[in-house]
Amino acid sequence: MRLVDDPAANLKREAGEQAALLVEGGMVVGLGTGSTAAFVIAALARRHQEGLRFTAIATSERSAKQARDLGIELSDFGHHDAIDLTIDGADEIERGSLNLIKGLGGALLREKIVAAASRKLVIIADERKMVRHLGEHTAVPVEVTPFGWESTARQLGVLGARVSARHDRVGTLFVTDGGNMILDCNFGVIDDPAGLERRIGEIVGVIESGLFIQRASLVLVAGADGVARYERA
Ligand SMILES: O=C[C@H](O)[C@H](O)[C@H](O)COP(=O)(O)O
Repeated sequence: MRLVDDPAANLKREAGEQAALLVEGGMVVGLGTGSTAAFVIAALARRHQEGLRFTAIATSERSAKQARDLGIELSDFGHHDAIDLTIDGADEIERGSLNLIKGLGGALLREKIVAAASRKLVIIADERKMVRHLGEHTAVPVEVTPFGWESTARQLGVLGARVSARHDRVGTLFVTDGGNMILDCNFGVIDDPAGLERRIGEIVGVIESGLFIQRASLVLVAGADGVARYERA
């Protein structure tokens, strides 16, 4: 997305730049995906140019390319057991619990693998992403294997979702970095996100859902009055 098209770009930049200050020399850093995470990568590249040395693991080919082009050294799980700090965006953040919906950019599987391996997950967003209950505005993206996806979609429907297969801009089925598909599952307001994550995960053909339950350690939300911090108890 071009910056001029994004009315929240300045807020995203502010949150991203604050989060980038949390990175310390020698850390293994998880790089998120999306328009907000892109500001973190840009800010980290500037810190790298100023002499900060760290290693990064990216959550998508897109973020890996941005980081590589800006001179950030990339690594992988073959070389590191754990990640010290991951900074990523989100599509919805539930007030209080800090549970998340992620994956509108299609990177949810790698993002969840990286989040699960991270000692600390910092989520950055503009204030429009904060909701009282997950599902208020956003469908839950679910990554599924292409084989038999119609059957997997029907099972997701049985859980109560209106399911639509994601397409890209030219109208062909969206393909993730892992070669899978995304089914966007609209459940409306979600009363029990942890239970729903579990039930979705039990369906054969599902690889991962974009529900991130009890994973965020810290959320930085940029609004008109500055950047607010929310820490998970
Ligand atoms: O798959 C994409 C990711 O989960 C993004 O972090 C999420 O969609 C937020 O993206 P953006 O910062 O562009 O709103």
